[in-house]
Amino acid sequence: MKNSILINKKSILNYYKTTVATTHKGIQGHSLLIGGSYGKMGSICLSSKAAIKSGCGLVTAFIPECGYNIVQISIPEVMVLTDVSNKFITKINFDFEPQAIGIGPGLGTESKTQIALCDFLKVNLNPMVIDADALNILGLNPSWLSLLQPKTICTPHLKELERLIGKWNSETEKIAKTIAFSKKYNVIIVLKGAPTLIIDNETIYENTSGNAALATAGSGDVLTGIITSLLAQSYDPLQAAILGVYIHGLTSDIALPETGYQSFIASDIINYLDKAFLSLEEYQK
Ligand SMILES: NC(=O)C1=CN([C@@H]2O[C@H](COP(=O)(O)OP(=O)(O)OC[C@H]3O[C@@H](n4cnc5c(N)ncnc54)[C@H](OP(=O)(O)O)[C@@H]3O)[C@@H](O)[C@H]2O)[C@@H](O)CC1
Ligand SMILES: Nc1ncnc2c1ncn2[C@@H]1O[C@H](COP(=O)(O)OP(=O)(O)O)[C@@H](O)[C@H]1O
Ligand SMILES: [Mg+2]
Repeated sequence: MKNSILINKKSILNYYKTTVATTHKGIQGHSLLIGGSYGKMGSICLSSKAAIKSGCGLVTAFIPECGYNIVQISIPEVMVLTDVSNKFITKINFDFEPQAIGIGPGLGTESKTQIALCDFLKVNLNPMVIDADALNILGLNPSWLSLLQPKTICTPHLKELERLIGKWNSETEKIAKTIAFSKKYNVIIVLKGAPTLIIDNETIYENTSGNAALATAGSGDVLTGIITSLLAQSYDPLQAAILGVYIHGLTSDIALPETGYQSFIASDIINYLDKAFLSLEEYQK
């Protein structure tokens, strides 16, 4: 796209942090992933697993009660807190200080969940990634957008973007409206697609990694986990968004010769995170 800054390995390495030898899990950052509902617990499993596989020291998932066994059994590394309600979230409540929060995958838009999100946004000061149904809830209640902390990262696909900014008549208008939204609420928009654009105020970044293998259920849920993990590791929000989107795409580029397009699934993004991070470190040498 004209006037956009390309995201590639070279640009990423300007701020990519290698792991310090003396670090420990307590200082690697604690991510909190909030979401899931009956029938959509897979989404929060994917986000949580992607977060722990992207370098943060601790991950907690906050989910409705029905997902307790599902998350504990699928990802033993992840801690779990449950809502009082069985099938969907009704009150967001936790007793520790996460360094970053990712909210929305599989969350649903039940009216009690909507109120829970509003109450939470009123008190939350942590860096945050807002995705999927959390975005849809904000689309239904636009006055709540002013509750977002500066540089909150919103990760809509096109339909979610439309629910936030309304319809557009051309690509130019879409970008202009997204820039206006980013400025009005002082948020970073990760506009997911092929390619993904990151819009921060008037600056547009364009990702160069990734391919059509990513067109599969749960790919975005994984991205939310990766970006939340990077935020928890003290990357600033713009850097976390850019690095997260690049690494996410890179997994599919590395995997493609081995998996092909058809058989690549969201869990493969997580499976190839190791090779993606290693390839950044190799390039750095
Ligand atoms: N395993 C699990 O638990 C999973 C759970 N998940 C959870 O489900 C919830 C609903 O999320 P969702 O995104 O599936 O539904 P929704 O917001 O109605 O959007 C769908 C419509 O949007 C459009 N569209 C989408 N992308 C587009 C694009 N790039 N470019 C253009 N259009 C695009 C397209 O519309 P169409 O083009 O058909 O009009 C499509 O039909 C959410 O909480 C999520 O986290 C999922 O993550 C899957 C795995
Ligand atoms: N054809 C494509 N080329 C590159 N990336 C794609 C393509 N299709 C989808 N993606 C990426 O996959 C992810 C899909 O996210 P999303 O629609 O939220 O999925 P889900 O809600 O199922 O997790 C985004 O990061 C998007 O950029
Ligand atoms: Mg999604």
